[in-house]
Amino acid sequence: LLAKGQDYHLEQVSAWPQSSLQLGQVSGLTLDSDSNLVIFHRGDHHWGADSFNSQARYQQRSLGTIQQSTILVVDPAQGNILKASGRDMFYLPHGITTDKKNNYWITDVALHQVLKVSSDGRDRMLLALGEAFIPGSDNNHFCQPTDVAVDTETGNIFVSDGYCNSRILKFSADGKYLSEWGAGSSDRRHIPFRIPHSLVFLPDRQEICVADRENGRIQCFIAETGVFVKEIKKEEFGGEVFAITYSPVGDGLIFAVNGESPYRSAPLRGFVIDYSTTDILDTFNPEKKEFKMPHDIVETSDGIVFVGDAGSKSVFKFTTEKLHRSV
Ligand SMILES: O=C(N[C@@H](O)C(=O)O)c1ccccc1
Repeated sequence: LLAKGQDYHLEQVSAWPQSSLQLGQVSGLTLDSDSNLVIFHRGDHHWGADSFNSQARYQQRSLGTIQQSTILVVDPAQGNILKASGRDMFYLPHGITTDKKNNYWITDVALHQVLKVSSDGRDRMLLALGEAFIPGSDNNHFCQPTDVAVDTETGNIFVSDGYCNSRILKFSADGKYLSEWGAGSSDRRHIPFRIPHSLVFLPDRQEICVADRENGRIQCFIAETGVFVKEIKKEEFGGEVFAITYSPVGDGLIFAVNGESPYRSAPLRGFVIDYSTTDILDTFNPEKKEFKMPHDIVETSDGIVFVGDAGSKSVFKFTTEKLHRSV
């Protein structure tokens, strides 16, 4: 367990992956029930300035679906591909999460949908929320939804919606709309979300935390009620928080990555934050290649951290082990 104030130090495992994964823009990472790393990427599709019109309608349907395998199950140790699926299904992948039955919960910002897909390699569509290509803000539409978190106690799912909405919605495991909420509803939390971009469920606290990207802050809520619990906002973030994940180790650790802000020049890096004290215990970044657009982050049960980068089309691996450098 982490003693109070004990320092935490992550270093890149620069020899990972052993061979190139031929990735497109990496948008999402998750872990499967075998603790393998699952990478969700965009193959030869790109989210650029002209991908959407001013009504948030996807402009590149003529490109068709991505023909590469967008879902890669990869061995965390060496980085070789164990399973590849997700071909001919998506337009602009964004978030990916697994539930207790090892199904994939996926968001596609071009489809404006949340899709539940089987992980048996057959890519069976088990549930679709939202209307394909039709953005909206009622109970049956999303606008560029960004991520899904699964409440492992109740099976309920939470959706961060999205680039062109400012809310978190809660659904039952079979897709029934239950509730939604915006940013915390009292005093300084009146500021609405500005791109709720990444979600994580805290199993030991039954809370949902969101990376409120353009507000450069993390906010946490009671999963059951949506009642605001706390906010973590640090100068060191530099104004943008892109993704978060959580480990129940000790009093709980939040791992986060920040992003380029047009207004502030803060170095792109990862953060290890003590959930209780909100102290930053460590920051980390790759040794040789720099982060370009760190876009998602996961932590394995043995303390390995992976960061998916949509800008450099790569995944970086970090470990707390003192690497035994070859002398
Ligand atoms: O944020 C953007 N993209 C990333 O988050 C992503 O690629 O998911 C973006 C926004 C406007 C135009 C082009 C890209």
